[in-house]
Amino acid sequence: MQTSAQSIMVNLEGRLGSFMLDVAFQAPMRGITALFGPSGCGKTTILRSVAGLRHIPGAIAIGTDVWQNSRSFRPPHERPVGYVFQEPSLFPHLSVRRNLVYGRDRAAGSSGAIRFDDVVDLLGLSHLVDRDPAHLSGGERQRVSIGRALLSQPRLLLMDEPLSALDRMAKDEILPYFEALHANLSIPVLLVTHDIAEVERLADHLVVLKDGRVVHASPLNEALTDPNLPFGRSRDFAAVLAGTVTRVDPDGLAAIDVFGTEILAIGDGLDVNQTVRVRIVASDVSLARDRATQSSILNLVPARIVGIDPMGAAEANVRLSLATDGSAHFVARVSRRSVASLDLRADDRVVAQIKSVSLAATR
Ligand SMILES: Nc1ncnc2c1ncn2[C@@H]1O[C@H](COP(=O)(O)OP(=O)(O)OP(=O)(O)O)[C@@H](O)[C@H]1O
Repeated sequence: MQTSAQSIMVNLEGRLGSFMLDVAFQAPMRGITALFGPSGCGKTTILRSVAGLRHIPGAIAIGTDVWQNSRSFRPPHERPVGYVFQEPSLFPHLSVRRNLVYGRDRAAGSSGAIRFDDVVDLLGLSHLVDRDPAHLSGGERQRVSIGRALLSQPRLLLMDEPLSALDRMAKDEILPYFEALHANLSIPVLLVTHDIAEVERLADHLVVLKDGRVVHASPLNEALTDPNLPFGRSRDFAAVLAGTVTRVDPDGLAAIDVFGTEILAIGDGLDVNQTVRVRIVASDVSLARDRATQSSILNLVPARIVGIDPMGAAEANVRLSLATDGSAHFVARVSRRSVASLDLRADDRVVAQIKSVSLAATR
């Protein structure tokens, strides 16, 4: 696997006790790449190897910067990574401010492109800086850990299930901060998770792992709608597409450009030109041969059938593409009887009637 200025390259093959890790993937130098898979598939081992905390034979490069290959191995302290663990690890005897600054001091001599005030602002920490970590909620502690990792001026942020120790409410509270980081910082992130909701909300790129191997690696939309992966089989399966707000109308609806198609959604709090994630639940999409002239459904979208996958005896996933180049996939979950009665086939042009869309995340 070649190194490239535009990607993070990981190519590892080795044993850890009885566990065999054999992975090769590239991740973009921007945005969040989720390492996704069941417990024990090797996600943490990959993250620790990237940080240099484990030495599995193989190669790791961040852009053209080689951190490890068959001839060299950079020790952990020479790898500029910020590491955020499942459980926030703050110094209990230091205030939040000093915990944050600890990261900055360790990065002394670096260019300091990530500023203290910006991190405090982005993570909503200004009212907490003089507190002791003992007087923070779990979500607040995790925000401070992220701030400290960022102020160490990393080239890469490694996050190992940073939300898994939080309850649902704390997760919901912290997710917007992740989204703000995503929008405002250009540091690439490798995020370990086994929560598909986190993947939908945060990831740009997905590396799916199983038993120490890479099963799939691609941009998020492609991975979620790949019929060879299990995502599409879940009852509440949703595709996620990136879009840009083009208009917010006085009646509260926003127009979103998704690969050249206009999708309307509730526009609360949206601004023109903002990038959004449009989440389309498969069971909210029905199909018609022609555009209905009278319908309460706002999004009647021309699409092309890419493939039809039976889902049990009664249903099918009809994979659809919005874009003329065949990309931008989403799925309609319909009955097999409807597939037969409309005589739906791959390559057919149809009208997708999208009953509702939600904006999974804004950035
Ligand atoms: N030091 C070690 N010695 C031997 N085996 C190990 C060691 N560390 C991890 N393993 C094994 O390697 C495999 C992968 O572990 P890893 O922690 O990378 O999985 P994971 O996908 O991150 O799992 P989880 O989601 O539960 O954290 C597991 O079978 C684990 O038991």
